[in-house]
Amino acid sequence: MLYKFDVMLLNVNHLWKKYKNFVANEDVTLHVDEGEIVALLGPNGAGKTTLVKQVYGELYPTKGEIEVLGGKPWEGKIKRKMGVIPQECVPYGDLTVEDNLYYIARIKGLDRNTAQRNVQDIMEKLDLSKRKKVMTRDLSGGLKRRLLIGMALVNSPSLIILDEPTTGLDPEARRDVWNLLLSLKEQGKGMLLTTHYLDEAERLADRIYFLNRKVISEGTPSQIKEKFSAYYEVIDYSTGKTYYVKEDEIKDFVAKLNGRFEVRLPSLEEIYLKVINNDS
Ligand SMILES: Nc1ncnc2c1ncn2[C@@H]1O[C@H](COP(=O)(O)OP(=O)(O)OP(=O)(O)O)[C@@H](O)[C@H]1O
Repeated sequence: MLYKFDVMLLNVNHLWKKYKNFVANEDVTLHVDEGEIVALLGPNGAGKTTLVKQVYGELYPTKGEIEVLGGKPWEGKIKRKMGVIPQECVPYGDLTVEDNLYYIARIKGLDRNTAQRNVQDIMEKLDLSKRKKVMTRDLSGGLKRRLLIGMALVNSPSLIILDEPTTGLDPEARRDVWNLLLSLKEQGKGMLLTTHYLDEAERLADRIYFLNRKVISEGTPSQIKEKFSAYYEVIDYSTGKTYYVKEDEIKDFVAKLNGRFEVRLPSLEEIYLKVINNDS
């Protein structure tokens, strides 16, 4: 990994979050290092947003520990060091691009000069300078997301948390956001992002945590692929059922089937759905 400096930015240890009696996060342990993109991958309702909200201090854990940038997420000085893009967040439409960035910089506690300097710098880096006087409501969806990323970056955070950064974007805008996040990683930023897109996790993440209330599996995209490639998909045409069978059990398994069947290696997506469904 090119820019991995082995500095731990985030450490989540045996975290539990309950909403009354409902367990949304069960004993979750994970970490994010400097220069690393970590994806929390899971279906709707898996507890991804709940988890990241605790990481950026919007929710308190029921049990367990979170250490972020050397402190606790709810401390003001720590919050100011993080960059956060919450789910479904949009920039303020009645302000220009530049003003959105400036006001958020001031809210994050930057003095006037530093705020102005950072805003110019971010607009330059994110290729927003030529649109700085454009009213935000007139931007395309992709550019609004780009601006949101800028707003999360304006305080020069070392850890960025993105809750579903590309949901609702068209393929081109999605690719733009991916490239932007990869360039931030090259600058040494650490990122924790949630997604239910497998291709997004595969494309961006150094490590993936499959989450469905608890962590089901963790590893680099290739480790996860390797781990699951031991399974074959067996489609029994006489019953219409699909089975996932380990490589060394295939021979015995198909010997018991009557009639037509097909054996093939499933895609990562199929494996993912299988693992998620088995767990729930
Ligand atoms: N404030 C709340 N009170 C009670 N239950 C909640 C609350 N917030 C979330 N939940 C429940 O906790 C579970 C996890 O929700 P969460 O939003 O964290 O999942 P998610 O993985 O982010 O889902 P999505 O991909 O749809 O955003 C869901 O079943 C949700 O209904």
